[in-house]
Amino acid sequence: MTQTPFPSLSQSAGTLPAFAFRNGTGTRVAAGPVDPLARGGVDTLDARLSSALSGLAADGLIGGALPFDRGAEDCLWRAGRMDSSWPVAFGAPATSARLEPQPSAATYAGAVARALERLEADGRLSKVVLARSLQVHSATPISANALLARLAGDPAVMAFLVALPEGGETGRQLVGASPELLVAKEGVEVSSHPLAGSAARSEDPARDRAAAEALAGSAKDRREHALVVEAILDTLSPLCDRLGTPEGTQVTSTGSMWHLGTRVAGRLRDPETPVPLLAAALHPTPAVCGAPRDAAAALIRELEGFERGFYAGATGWCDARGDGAWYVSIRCAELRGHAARLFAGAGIVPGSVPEQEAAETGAKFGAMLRALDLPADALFELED
Ligand SMILES: C=C(O[C@@H]1C=C(C(=O)O)C=C[C@H]1O)C(=O)O
Repeated sequence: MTQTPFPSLSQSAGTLPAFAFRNGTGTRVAAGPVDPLARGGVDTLDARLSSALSGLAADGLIGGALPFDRGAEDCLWRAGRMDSSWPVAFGAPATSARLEPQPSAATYAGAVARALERLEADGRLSKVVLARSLQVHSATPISANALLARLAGDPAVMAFLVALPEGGETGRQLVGASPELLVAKEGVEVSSHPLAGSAARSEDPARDRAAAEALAGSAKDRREHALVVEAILDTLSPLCDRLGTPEGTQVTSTGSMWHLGTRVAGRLRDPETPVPLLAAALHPTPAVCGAPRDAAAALIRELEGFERGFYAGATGWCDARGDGAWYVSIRCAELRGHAARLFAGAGIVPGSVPEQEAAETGAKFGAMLRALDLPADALFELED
């Protein structure tokens, strides 16, 4: 197995931990002796995880990130102990930042139009998720701690940081605030909270409510959403003796977006299955890839024009019992010194409108831009 060097943690931005996660259930930060797991793709995850779990202390934790591409190497850390102190924000995470969309909204809309032609021509392909990125160049090094502290201000998200390999002098980190639970396990109980179908929120209460109502009534968004729920039920049902969607599909929100969401809950037949293996079985869902998976992934490679890396992968943790939670790595950025690369995607189904999908990706950058101390509409002004 090829081993890629991991960053030396003291070198990568001084005080940053190997991983940090905060959601409504608590804060989990890598502490004590921390070492990397051997890296590999999902097909070797079971073996690598078993050996790491066998030596894990009762209060230890395994945490990290799986990339979008199932065959690419993941980045997992084993921490001897878990800390629950969270960074306090001092000052702005970035200063005098310059934004550079890659690609522009217009080029992205062109790719969406091509995807729609393919969806029409190939009756087997029902959904593809296309993403774009936004480079942020800051005059000063971007403070991952300050960014993380701000992202955690939204109670609807799981704020995360994972130290990534190959960071060189400055280190490289995946930092974000995901609203989407891929899978959580506690003993025999398993749950997921897929999202798909989106609308930007508004500061004007009447417009905000109208956007939520339009989303709830949108047949296109409901179709797009149902594909994700079906894929999750199909993957989990052979592993469960009870599985359902007790509350049906609801409109849920973050500080900047409305989404359609469906909570999935079940009882595992084998409670010993460690949660990262459940995440690997589900990933990537049609929320970030499409349906069917392989055809959608091929179209993404053809039309998107950049490497997703750890964006649209999964990030989370697992304790010595194999319990934990993994989220879809969206609403995130890869940080490298003075630069942040933000990512945002949108699900394309027949009926999608290219310009509206481009605007949706713009809105999805909002939470990260605001946390970076940039106005959330900075991109819209640039692309108008
Ligand atoms: C792909 C992203 O988000 C996903 C796509 C959504 C959609 O197309 O409506 C909604 C939530 C996420 O599952 C992203 O934020 O980058």
